[in-house]
Amino acid sequence: MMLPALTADAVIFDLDGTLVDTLPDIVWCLNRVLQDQGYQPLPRETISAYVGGGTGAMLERVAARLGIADDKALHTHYIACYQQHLVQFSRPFEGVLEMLEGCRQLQLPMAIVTNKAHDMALQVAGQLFPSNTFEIVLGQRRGHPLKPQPDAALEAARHLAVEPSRCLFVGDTVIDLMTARAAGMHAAGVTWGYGRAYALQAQTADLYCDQPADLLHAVQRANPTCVAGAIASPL
Ligand SMILES: O=C(O)COP(=O)(O)O
Repeated sequence: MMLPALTADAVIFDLDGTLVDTLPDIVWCLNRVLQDQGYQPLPRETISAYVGGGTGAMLERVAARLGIADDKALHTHYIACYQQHLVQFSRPFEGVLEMLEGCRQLQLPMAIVTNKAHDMALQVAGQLFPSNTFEIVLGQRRGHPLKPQPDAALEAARHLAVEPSRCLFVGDTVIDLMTARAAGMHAAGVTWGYGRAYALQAQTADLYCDQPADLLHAVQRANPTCVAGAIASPL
């Protein structure tokens, strides 16, 4: 299938489920803490559906599911564990590093906007991607609204000095597509992450990608004169 060309002067990526498969570390820590507190571990698929709205939202849903009335201890112990195991198993999804390198060769400035805690997002990105890949990484910060509010996406666009309407926002969940729309940006939904494809498709996106190369080909086609020799030619 020929994907549409996407004219974008900058690309803003979600982190968990889009660039990095963080689920193995999230599942490992959450289930370890649950078991320490006397609860049954949760299946990976259940936890996967809780990622994307930030750690607080995930733990609220876990507590509701397991009937934990006071989730303070769960929160404290989970954060303590996850801080120590941020990139124990987490790795970029297959093809992501090549896609980022392709975008870099197209001279597209890139940013990350995630609902992960800001310091954790910086650490994950810093450890898994070459330095200077992203102009800015914005995670959850006190006093700043989370996605799907557009504030962080708009802040990233300002930092990149690109009009929101010329930015492409790429994410794996409905929250990301709603963020793109609220920020007035192009939206690309990726189906290799934690969002359900049918839910993504119920949202308005300019593009749906089944693999990172799809995204690169779409932006390459919109910038044909910039395509460097090292990048695979578009489909
Ligand atoms: O929910 C999280 O912790 C992270 O979410 P995001 O990287 O998909 O925004």
